[in-house]
Amino acid sequence: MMAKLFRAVIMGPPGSGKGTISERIAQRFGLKHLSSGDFLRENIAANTEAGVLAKTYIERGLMVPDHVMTRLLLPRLEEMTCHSWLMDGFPCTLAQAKALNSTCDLDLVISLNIPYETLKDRLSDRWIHPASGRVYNMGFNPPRVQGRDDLSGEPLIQHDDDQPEALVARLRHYKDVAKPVIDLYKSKGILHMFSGTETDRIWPYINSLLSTKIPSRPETDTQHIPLP
Ligand SMILES: Nc1ncnc2c1ncn2[C@@H]1O[C@H](COP(=O)(O)OP(=O)(O)OP(=O)(O)O)[C@@H](O)[C@H]1O
Ligand SMILES: Nc1nc2c(ncn2[C@@H]2O[C@H](COP(=O)(O)OP(=O)(O)O)[C@@H](O)[C@H]2O)c(=O)[nH]1
Repeated sequence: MMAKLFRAVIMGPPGSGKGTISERIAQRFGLKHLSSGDFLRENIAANTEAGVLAKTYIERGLMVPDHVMTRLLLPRLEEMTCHSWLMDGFPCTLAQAKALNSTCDLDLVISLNIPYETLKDRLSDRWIHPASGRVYNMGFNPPRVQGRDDLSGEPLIQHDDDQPEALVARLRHYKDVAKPVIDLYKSKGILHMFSGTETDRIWPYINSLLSTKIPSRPETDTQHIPLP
């Protein structure tokens, strides 16, 4: 049992390894891995009012407006009064960060800084199981059966906006909206930036940092828990 609740955020451009590293953190330290993308997909699948609205943006490759994101996410975070968590994909704008700030005090923010060429290579090779959000890469973490999700056996897909033509615009957009968020967390003294081209090389540094802040737990307790 953790003595103190721990709240962290992981930021980084598309393909920087947020999902991959979040899973490792969840497994090692027992934080709940909360993902804005998973949460949106759940709402879309459940046909909630916000889910239907969010879908119209996601289908066009657009970000969901801040007020929709905050209305969806903040009440869920407020309910998690007795859980430590790691949030992946939110906040990604200054308005979202300010809204989150009014709900809870973050202990730590991880920001991943990965070169463009690496992002491009990873994303053009990213395969996703749409129903669960599970992510594969044919070189780095391939599925057991090619083209199939490990757990469900269902087909994997690729996103058009993971292809190099769309990536430049996505990365430019990320830089523009993330900069003030990063500056905010820097000014609060909770930002930790990690740079590199391989997740396996960055991971030991993140692991050491978190080990100084939260106790690790046996790996058998692995869990990926979507928001309730
Ligand atoms: N914090 C957010 N604010 C606005 N829209 C969001 C946010 N998080 C997710 N979305 C929307 O949901 C979609 C899916 O999000 P998700 O994080 O799964 O995938 P993604 O865009 O491929 O991100 P990444 O490539 O960084 O993993 C995004 O493309 C965006 O439209
Ligand atoms: N080759 C390679 N692929 C990686 C590495 N780390 C993550 N990936 C893959 O790169 C893609 C993007 O990672 P993901 O965790 O989805 O990043 P996110 O978009 O920031 O959440 C996925 O296909 C991962 O499996 C790495 O160190 N090397």
